[in-house]
Amino acid sequence: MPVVRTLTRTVKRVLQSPVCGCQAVTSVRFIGFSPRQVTSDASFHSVSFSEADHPRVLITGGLGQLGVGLAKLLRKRYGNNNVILSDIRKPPDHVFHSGPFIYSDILDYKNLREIVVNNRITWLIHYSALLSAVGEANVPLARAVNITGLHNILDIAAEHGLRLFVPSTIGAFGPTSPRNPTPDLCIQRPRTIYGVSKVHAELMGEYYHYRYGLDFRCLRYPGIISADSQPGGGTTDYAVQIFHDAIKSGRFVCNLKPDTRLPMMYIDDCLRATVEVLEAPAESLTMRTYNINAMSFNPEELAQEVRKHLPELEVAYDVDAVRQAIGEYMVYGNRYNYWNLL
Ligand SMILES: NC(=O)C1=CN([C@@H]2O[C@H](COP(=O)(O)OP(=O)(O)OC[C@H]3O[C@@H](n4cnc5c(N)ncnc54)[C@H](O)[C@@H]3O)[C@@H](O)[C@H]2O)C=CC1
Ligand SMILES: CC(=O)[C@H](N)C(=O)O
Repeated sequence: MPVVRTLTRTVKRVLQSPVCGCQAVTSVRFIGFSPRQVTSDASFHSVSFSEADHPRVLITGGLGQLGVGLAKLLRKRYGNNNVILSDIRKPPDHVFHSGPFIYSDILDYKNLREIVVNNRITWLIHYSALLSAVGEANVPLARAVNITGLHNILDIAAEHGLRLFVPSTIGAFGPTSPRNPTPDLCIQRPRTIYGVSKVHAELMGEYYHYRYGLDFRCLRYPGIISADSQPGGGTTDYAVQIFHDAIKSGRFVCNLKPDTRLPMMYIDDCLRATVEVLEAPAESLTMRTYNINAMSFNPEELAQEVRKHLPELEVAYDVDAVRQAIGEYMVYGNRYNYWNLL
């Protein structure tokens, strides 16, 4: 199934969402989705689960940008009570009332084990992390959450025979990684604690797979664009913030240079890819970690696209040196041996 690739379509999809609330900009009937493009609500190919054989899913770090959307999608497929969101933060009302939520700190091994045992968890989706910019601002905490926390997750998953999904990132590449295209298997020498911790996760997951038979699955996500959930402190956050600022104030200050081209993906496509990889038969996986890709653009191009809908948008640049340095290497090229969804 195709991923919605173009910047134009992504901008329309974000601006159409109730949260961005820019309904007047483009009427739905002019969007022109092809029938092959599906939203996260659609029921796509692959396995269908009966009441008896559905997975019991736990999502860690579920209150971030991606977890709530993934829970919604999985609950439609496996039933509301079979998908438990967890985090260390207090959930907003609409999340708390939409399905099971539980407190879980991934640094607390015994608490994690209790949750997995008491809830008969079979699939674990590990979203807790400190992202690239906040990770660089607090390296000890990023090391604890992204590395020590991951060790807890791996041990619990191996001990209880869970299927484990851990996302990696374009931040797992570095200055010596080949570009255009960047293969799934290549040199990875990132220079951020976030990138290093994600390479560590990829390698540890693969090691546990071969050593203990752990069903470890991983996709390297690009920067994710969403309308109704806020990003948690990454380098690609600007591509979400621009929509909110454009609508609220008509003015956006970008913390990356106008020509910083980064790989991005619309959230529905990311979540669909995640479910497809989660549900894929084990024998169809030839590797444990795959790149996924949709489109690449820079701040200037995104601003131009948003201006087609909100012509008054003013964009200024106040470059953040740390984010800019991180962004320089979050790059991979198009269409090369990544998870075959397109
Ligand atoms: N959003 C994106 O653009 C991308 C995300 N990813 C990965 O996807 C996953 C989810 O990303 P987002 O939802 O954007 O992250 P986020 O930063 O929005 O959310 C992370 C969540 O982890 C939680 N957390 C922090 N410390 C914790 C602890 N000790 N125990 C339990 N939870 C804890 C936070 O409270 C937060 O809700 C992350 O692993 C991230 O690295 C990868 C590439 C791109
Ligand atoms: C691409 C990512 O992993 C994340 N959005 C970040 O910018 O840190």
